[in-house]
Amino acid sequence: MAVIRIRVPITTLKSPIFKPKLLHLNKSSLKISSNPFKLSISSSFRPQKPLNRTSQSRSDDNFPLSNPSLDQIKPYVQSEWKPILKGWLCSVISVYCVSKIVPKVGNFSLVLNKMGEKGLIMKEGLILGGLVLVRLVANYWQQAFLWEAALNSAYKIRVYVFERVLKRDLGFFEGGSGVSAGDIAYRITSEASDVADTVYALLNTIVPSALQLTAMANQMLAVSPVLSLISAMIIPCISLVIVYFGERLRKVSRKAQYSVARLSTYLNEVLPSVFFVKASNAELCESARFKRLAHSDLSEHLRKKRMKALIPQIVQAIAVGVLLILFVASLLVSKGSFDGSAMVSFVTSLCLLIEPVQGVGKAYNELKQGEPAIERLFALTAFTPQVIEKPNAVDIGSVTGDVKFCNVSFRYGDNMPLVLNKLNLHVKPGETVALIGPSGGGKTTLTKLLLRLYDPLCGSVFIDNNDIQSIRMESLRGHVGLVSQDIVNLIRSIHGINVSKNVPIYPTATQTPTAPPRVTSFQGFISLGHHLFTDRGTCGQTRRDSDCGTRGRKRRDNDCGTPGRKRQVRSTYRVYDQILFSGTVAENIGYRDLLSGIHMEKVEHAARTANADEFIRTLSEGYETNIGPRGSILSGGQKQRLAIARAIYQNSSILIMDEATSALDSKSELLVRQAVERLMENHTVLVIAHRLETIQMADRVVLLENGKLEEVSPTYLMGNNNHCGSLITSEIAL
Ligand SMILES: Nc1ncnc2c1ncn2[C@@H]1O[C@H](COP(=O)(O)OP(=O)(O)OP(=O)(O)O)[C@@H](O)[C@H]1O
Repeated sequence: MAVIRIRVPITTLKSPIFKPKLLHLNKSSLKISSNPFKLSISSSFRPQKPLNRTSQSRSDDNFPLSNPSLDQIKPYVQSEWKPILKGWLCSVISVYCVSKIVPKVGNFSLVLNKMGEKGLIMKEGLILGGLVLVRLVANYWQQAFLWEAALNSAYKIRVYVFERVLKRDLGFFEGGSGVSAGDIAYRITSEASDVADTVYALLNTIVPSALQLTAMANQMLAVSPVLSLISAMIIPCISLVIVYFGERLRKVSRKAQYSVARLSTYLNEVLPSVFFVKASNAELCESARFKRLAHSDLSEHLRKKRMKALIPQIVQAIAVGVLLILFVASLLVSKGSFDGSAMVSFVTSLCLLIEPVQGVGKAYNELKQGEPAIERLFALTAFTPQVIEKPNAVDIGSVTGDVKFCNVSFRYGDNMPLVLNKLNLHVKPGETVALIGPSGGGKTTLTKLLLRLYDPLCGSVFIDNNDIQSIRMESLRGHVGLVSQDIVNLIRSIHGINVSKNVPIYPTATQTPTAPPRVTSFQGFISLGHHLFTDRGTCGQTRRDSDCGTRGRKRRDNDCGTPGRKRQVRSTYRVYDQILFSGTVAENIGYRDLLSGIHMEKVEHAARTANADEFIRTLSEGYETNIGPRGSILSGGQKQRLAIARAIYQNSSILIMDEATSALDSKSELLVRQAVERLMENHTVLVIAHRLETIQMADRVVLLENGKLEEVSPTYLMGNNNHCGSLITSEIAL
């Protein structure tokens, strides 16, 4: 059977600026693969008017008229038509002035010879001075407007790309794409700046350079080699100016670099935490924070570019001034024997001709540098989501916290082994269930399915008897709170690499041959290395029964219905290392309400309940203290209490806790333990447990191994010949 694969990038379709009216496929975009049974059509949606006949046929012949990179940025550049138009108008004025200045400068010496006609000299001098001034001002505004257009385009592209990146599935951030968080950050910061340079260079070349080049070509007919020596005399003067303004430019540039660094730091922080951002429905909020930083970067860069535009104008003004002085001086010295007119005309024309020629060369270089940046940036926005919200998905109001996993199977890729295999689990409202199992056993995966960060291969997850696939994602994640361990640990644990000094409870999971886990370091932070991840295709929607094995088989484990036992030991402590962001204490606790407005009373109440209020009040600015990247100014125990306060503030009916592995001193442990106990009250809790005390705290304990769940008893845990035995040993050893 013939396979027809139609791949349609939605980059431009989703553009915030243009809504496509017509979709175009042209012959060149239709590629027939060497496999006769596979027809692959890769097409770009064209957001603008359809091409006219001529350009379309040229494009069909692979005529390099349309550049795919430029097509992608075109809508954003076109949306800046106002500053572009203003910039080009200024360039017309500038070139008009220059075409008048050059002959006037040449003729001025003749006028000066008529010493008796002071009025004429004055008039010609004023006209010339006026033209020069208008030219300088027009030139400055031309560049300022064009930079404004270029930087605004880059800003819009950045915001669009970032919003699209936040919408990508979790799998993309977990190494499935081969794109690390650092790479994403670099593309959105540095490479978007390259795009701005490219846009500016092109805008500045299309009209201004072309106009000036044409005008100056006419003025260069009379060239005198002798006068070249005189032009060399202005170099020291210009050098002094360049040194002075260069220093100022350096300061402005440094500020601009800092703003890029801030942006990059933010991205490096938020992208690895996207698990938590998604779980907290915080995409909009993060988008707003990003916009603020990106806008500050826009302002700093605009200042820098304006300064860069100003320097050449001042240099030119000095050059003209020095030449005039030289001209007058040589006239006085030679008493009329020197042809000053030729000198001035030559140098002026030369200076003004060099400029556009340089511009064309620079524009070409910028374009060549910018093309890969544009491609890489927009590559981030082209994807087909695997986890799709149904159009008829509903919001659920309050929930009791009844959670069921029914016959759930899951694997990360088509060629990968099942992580969960026909798994059943019923957590009753208010119950605490501890999940234990070997590293890589699938505990974290189970919680990802509950948050719908992935869809199961088959089977279903229910909350209060509602299939979570029929619930709007924002509503679902509003009811499921995540108290996760630190993201660096989380990423490592996903790959079965234990980083903790005290929790080698289970042997590291045997790695699958198709997915060799690897952790690489890139520019100072941990990212996932090349992790072979194959697309699950339509698995989330069209379930493959063959993968689910014996569908009618008797259910194991709890059969989605085993009643929970009464709560056990409460007098134990847990440690939870948390994901915190740069920002104030209040912003971190009220994270879920950052956009709609934080309720300070609720924040303080949550902090008091989590035993955090006391230490917060000792901070320099109390709840308004900035806690630094990842809460760097706080101790481990303070971070944990802050994160527990955040979970209390969120007040979700269902809590997922991923126990962290760091140890605390006994006083901190006591405070954290109390906070966790309060947090667990009246919540359905699914806790990924690494320690015996956590297990003792739970109503029930389930062992997840080889994709299967099995309920275990404390007696089983105390046994010597199983994994849990090593847990006890490990705890006692501590
Ligand atoms: N994004 C991913 N892509 C591919 N494989 C993955 C991904 N995330 C996890 N895995 C694999 O799935 C399996 C289960 O991982 P999971 O993180 O759920 O285990 P875990 O029980 O939580 O481990 P730990 O106790 O170490 O945190 C592991 O073999 C892991 O390598």
